[in-house]
Amino acid sequence: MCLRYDHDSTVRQSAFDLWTNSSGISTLGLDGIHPWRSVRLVFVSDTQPISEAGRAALQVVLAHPDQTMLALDFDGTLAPIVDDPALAHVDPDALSALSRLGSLLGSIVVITGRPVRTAVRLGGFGEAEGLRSMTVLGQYGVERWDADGDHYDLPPAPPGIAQVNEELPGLLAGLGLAGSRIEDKGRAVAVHTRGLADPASAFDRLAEPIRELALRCGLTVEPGKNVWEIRATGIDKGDAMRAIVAEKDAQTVIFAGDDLGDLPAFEAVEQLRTEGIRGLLICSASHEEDALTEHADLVLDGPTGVAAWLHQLADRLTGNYG
Ligand SMILES: O=P(O)(O)OC[C@H]1O[C@H](O[C@H]2O[C@H](CO)[C@@H](O)[C@H](O)[C@H]2O)[C@H](O)[C@@H](O)[C@@H]1O
Repeated sequence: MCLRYDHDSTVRQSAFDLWTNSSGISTLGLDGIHPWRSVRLVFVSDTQPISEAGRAALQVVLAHPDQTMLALDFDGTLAPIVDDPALAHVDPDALSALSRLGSLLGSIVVITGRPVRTAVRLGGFGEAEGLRSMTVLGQYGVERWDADGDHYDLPPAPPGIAQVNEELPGLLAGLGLAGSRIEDKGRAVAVHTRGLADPASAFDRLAEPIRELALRCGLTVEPGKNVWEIRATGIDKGDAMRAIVAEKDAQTVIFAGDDLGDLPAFEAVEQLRTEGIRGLLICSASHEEDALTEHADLVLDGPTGVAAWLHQLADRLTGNYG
């Protein structure tokens, strides 16, 4: 097995020994560093689910792909994380895998915090082969695009967003954080600290002022990787997941995500499992966020690992898996 870890802000990679007791509790030792101080551990499993529920779901996917919904987050899962959100793009290998899977699975859905138009454009989903029945749910499920008919559903922005846009530059300047990147998402506003000299401390310093501004404007906050987003209350990726699984009448769902905003979708799939729907939960791992790993049936090495796994799934469904 392979381990990636962040030690003193340097990502390193080592082989390691792992012992798992009969309760499934794992212990590991690393030579040369103290493992529990300023070290973030990222376990990357191989391509087989580590849980019984995940393995069972994969078997059903392989037996009944037409009843399977593949749902994916965008940034950090399909698209590698980059400094400027406007320059993000889907990993070409992931897009080619989705093109192969489009005709093999019941449905393919992207569930993202991005505005839906942005996700469709950055993803190249409109032009990609094999994705004529794809759906993209943007802004945590409020916005929607269906490839079939190239149809967009874009509800109006909530009241309060205009005030946020007006006050935000002054708030950031007052904190000495005018260099933060403001992303206008139409019905939401994101403040990015990636690219600042100390993104983590800027993120922490922004927590309270951003919360206070959101509250005053009748909105809520959504934290992410070096980003605070101010958006409307009332819908999250869990709600979006439940609705789309019901609409597509999916009997099995695969969901891959990487960040805090994906947790409600993970919880929705866990809930759906208790209702008889099979679920396979995939974490696209990074050294920046590990909230999903403990819930995941499969932990893959970021967007590159996700793309490779999607190709492997297509290989297995077409009988090309060695
Ligand atoms: O639900 P997602 O598809 O994961 O979108 C969540 C947020 O992702 C974007 O920000 C993240 O990706 C950026 C580009 O790689 C990166 O610079 C940033 O640090 C990440 O937090 C996006 O810009 C946000 O609007 C999304 O809400």
